[in-house]
Amino acid sequence: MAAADKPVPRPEARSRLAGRMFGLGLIPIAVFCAVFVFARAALGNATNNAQAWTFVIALVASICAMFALARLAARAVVGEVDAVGQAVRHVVGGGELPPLPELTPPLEGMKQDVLKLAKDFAQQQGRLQERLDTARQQIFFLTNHDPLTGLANRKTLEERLESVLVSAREQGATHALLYLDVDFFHRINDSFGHLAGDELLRGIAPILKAQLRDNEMLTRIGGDEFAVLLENVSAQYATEVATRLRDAVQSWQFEWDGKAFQVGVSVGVVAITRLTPGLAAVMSEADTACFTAKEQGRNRVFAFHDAGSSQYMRHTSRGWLKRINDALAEGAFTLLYQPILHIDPAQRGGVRRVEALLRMSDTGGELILPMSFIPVAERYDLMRTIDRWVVERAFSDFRRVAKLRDDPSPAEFAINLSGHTLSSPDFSEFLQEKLSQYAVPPQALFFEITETAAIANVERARALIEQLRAMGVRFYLDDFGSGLSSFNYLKHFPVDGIKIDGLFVKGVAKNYLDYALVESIQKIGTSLGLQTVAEYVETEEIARKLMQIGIPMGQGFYLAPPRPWEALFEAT
Ligand SMILES: Nc1nc2c(ncn2[C@@H]2O[C@H](COP(=O)(O)OP(=O)(O)OP(=O)(O)O)[C@@H](O)[C@H]2O)c(=O)[nH]1
Repeated sequence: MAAADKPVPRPEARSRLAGRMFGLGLIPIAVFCAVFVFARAALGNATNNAQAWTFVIALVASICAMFALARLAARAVVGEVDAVGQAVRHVVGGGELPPLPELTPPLEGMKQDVLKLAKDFAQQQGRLQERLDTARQQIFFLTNHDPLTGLANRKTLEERLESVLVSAREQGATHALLYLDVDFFHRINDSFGHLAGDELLRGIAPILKAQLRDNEMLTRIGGDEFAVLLENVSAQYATEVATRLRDAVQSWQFEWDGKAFQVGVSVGVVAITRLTPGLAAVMSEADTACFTAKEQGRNRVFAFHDAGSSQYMRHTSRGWLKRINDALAEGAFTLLYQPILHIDPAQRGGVRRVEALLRMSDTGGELILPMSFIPVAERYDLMRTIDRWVVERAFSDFRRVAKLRDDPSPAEFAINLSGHTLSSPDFSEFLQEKLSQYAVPPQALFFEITETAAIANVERARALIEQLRAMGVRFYLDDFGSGLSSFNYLKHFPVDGIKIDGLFVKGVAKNYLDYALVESIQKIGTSLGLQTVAEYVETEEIARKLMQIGIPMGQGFYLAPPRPWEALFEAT
C-alpha cells in the first residue's frame, strides 16, 4: 500500500476513547478507597503493627496491579477499535480492506458487522457517483446537441462560427456556411402528424452526414433547418458540397406508413472571409441565401457569393419584406376589382360580380403584381395579415357602394384566401366581426382558394370552409386543373364552384388538348352541380370557344380589365 493510501488515525476519536478508558480506570480507584476504609476498620483489630503494615502494603500492591492491568486492557481495546475505524474509513473511501487481526469474540462480531456496512456503503456510493457522472454527461450533451437527431445544435455552431470568424479575420482563412431548409416540411407534419415529421428529420440527418468529411460540422439549428460549417475551403468547394447534399436528399425516399415520399431541400451558401462582419451577419446571409433558393423554386442551391447574387437578394426577399411591412403600415397596398361576367354578350348586363385583386403601389406610381411579393409574405408568415387587410378593405369598399346606391347588396365579390389563413383558427371570428361591422351579407361573398394553398391543411381548411358555407359564404377552387390533383380536391373540399386555370383557357382556341381539357372540366363541374368560371378570357375567339363548351361565366381582359372600385361602381 502506498504511504498516501495508509489510513490516517484520527486524534480526536482516540482521545475520546482514551477518556472513556480512563473513566474505567476510576473504578479501581473507587475500589481502592472502599478497601482503604475497610482496611482501617480491619487494622483496628490487628494484633501487632507489623501484621498491620504487611496487610496494608499487600493491599496497596494488589490495587496498583489491578489498576495497571485495567490501563493495559484499555490500551489494547483502543488500539483494536482504532485499527477497525481506519479500515472502515479506507473502505468507504474506495480502498481495499486491509488485513486486520482477529478480535476477541464479541468485538470480532461487531467488527465484521461494521466492515460489511462499510462495504455496502462504499458500493452504494460508487453507484450514486456513476449515476451522477451519467447525468452530468447527459446535461453536457443536451446543451450542445439536438436531442432529436443527435447532431450538434445551434449553440455549438455559433461557438464554432465565432472562432472561424476570428481565423478569417486574423489569418485571412476562408470558410463557408451552408444553410439547409427542408422543402414543404409542414405538409408531412400536417398530413401525418409530428411523429412523422420527427422521423423525417431523424432520417435526413445521416443522409446529409454521409456526404460530409469528418471535420465538416453538420448541425440542426431549429425546426427543419440544418447547417454545415466548412472550414478552410473555397467558395467553389462549398457550392459543390451544397449540391451534393441537395442531390443526396433528393435521391432519398422518406417512408412512412407504408408509403414513400420524395424530399427536397433548399440550400443557401455563404462564404466567410475577413470581410464578414460577424456572427449575426453570416447567419442572416445564409438564411437569406436559403430563402432565395426557395424563392427560385426550391430543391436548389443558392450561393450568396455568386456574381450578382447579393444584388438579386436585395431586390427580392429582404427588400420585399421591408416593402410589404411598409405597405401594410403606410397604406401602399390597394385593391383593383375585375368583373366576372357572363361570357355570352346577350346575357352580360351590368357588373354583378367582381374579384378583388391585391396590388402594391411603388414609389413611381406603378402597381406591383402579387407574384412579386406573395412568396416573401408566405415565407415570413405575413399572409394572414395581408388577407385580413384585403377582407377589411374589400368590405369597406362594398359598404361605400351599398350606401351610394342605397342597395344592401350591390354586387357579389370574390376574395383570394391563402393557405395560412385557411388554417388560422381565429379567422372565422374575425370574418363574422367584419361582416357585421360593414353590414356585408355573407351571400355576397366568395372566397377563392388554390389547391396548393389548401393542400397543406386539408382537415382544417375543410372545417373552416364548412363553417363559413353554413353562414352563406361561397367557395371556389381557383386555378382548377393546374395541379395534378385538382380532381382529387373536389372530393375533399365542399366548394360551390371552380375557376378553370387560365393556362388552359388561353389555349382553348389554338390547342385541341386544352380545348378537350376545358371541356372535360366543364362536364365534371356540371355533373357535380358546380358553377364554372373561366379565367384569362383575353380574346373574342377564346370567348366563343368557351361559349361553345358551355361555360357560362368568365373573367379576363376581353370581358373587362381590373379597375379601381370607384371607376367600376361609383362613376356609374
Ligand atoms: N415534426 C416536427 N416539426 C417541427 C419541429 N420543429 C418545427 N417543426 C415544424 O416545421 C415546420 C417548418 O415549416 P417551414 O420551414 O416554415 O415551411 P415548410 O413547410 O418547410 O415550407 P418551405 O420551407 O417554405 O419549403 C413548421 O410546420 C413547424 O411546426 C420538430 O421538431 N418536429
